[in-house]
Amino acid sequence: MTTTPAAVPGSARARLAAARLYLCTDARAGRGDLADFADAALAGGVDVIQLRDKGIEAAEELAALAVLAAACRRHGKLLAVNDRADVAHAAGADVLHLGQDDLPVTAARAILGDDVLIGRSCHAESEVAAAAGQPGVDYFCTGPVWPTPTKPGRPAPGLGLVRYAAGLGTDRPWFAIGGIDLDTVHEVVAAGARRIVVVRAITEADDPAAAATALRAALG
Ligand SMILES: Cc1ncc(COP(=O)(O)OP(=O)(O)O)c(N)n1
Ligand SMILES: Cc1nc(C(=O)O)sc1CCOP(=O)(O)O
Ligand SMILES: [Mg+2]
Repeated sequence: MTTTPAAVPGSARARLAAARLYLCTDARAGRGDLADFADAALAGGVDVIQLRDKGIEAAEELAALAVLAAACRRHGKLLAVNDRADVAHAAGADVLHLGQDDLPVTAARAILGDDVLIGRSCHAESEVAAAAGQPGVDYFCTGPVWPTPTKPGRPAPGLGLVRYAAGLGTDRPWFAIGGIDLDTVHEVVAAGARRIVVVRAITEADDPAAAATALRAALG
């Protein structure tokens, strides 16, 4: 059975354990410089950056990941790939994020080995319970907390799922996601989340560094 290796200081798993603020971004085609954006978000306090650009061609995805990888190295932070284990391997990413309909964790582990971290999306208590105990899963996410245009059509389990995850008392890192911004972050913190994932709250901010700093501060 594949198990999840323990974190050693300075390792990607140790950095994940310390992570509080996780950003998903697209490649920002036509919306300014990706490297500048990533540097600002990371300087502001983002711990993990995932490239999530659903329609992107593989060559363009690898090019954007190279830009994000360089920024993450400059700041000592983690680079995540969405959905595709082959792209995560090719990009030398630290993290692969898998949804319920994506590759099974065992299949991704067969491609990536034990050193790449794997995360899992959860939308129901049964999925949270499974992800919290599944070997090979390094972190999970609960959401959407609120309906969000970034993931249209996804029903929102809301703060109840955040409270459920918090009540498990698991050592496995987990993040709340969906509709979280400076106005709502206090509610997920009050529900028991210590870590969050955001998209629009930073990608659409006039000042991504300031937005990241304010979100990080709100996490306490
Ligand atoms: C960190 C993080 N959490 C959740 C998701 C959503 O994953 P999924 O349900 O597979 O949906 P898509 O993002 O693939 O549309 C994520 N990507 N990252
Ligand atoms: C990509 C994604 N996954 C979700 C899940 O619940 O798994 S919610 C979501 C979008 C979050 O975007 P925003 O911060 O802009 O609301
Ligand atoms: Mg997915």
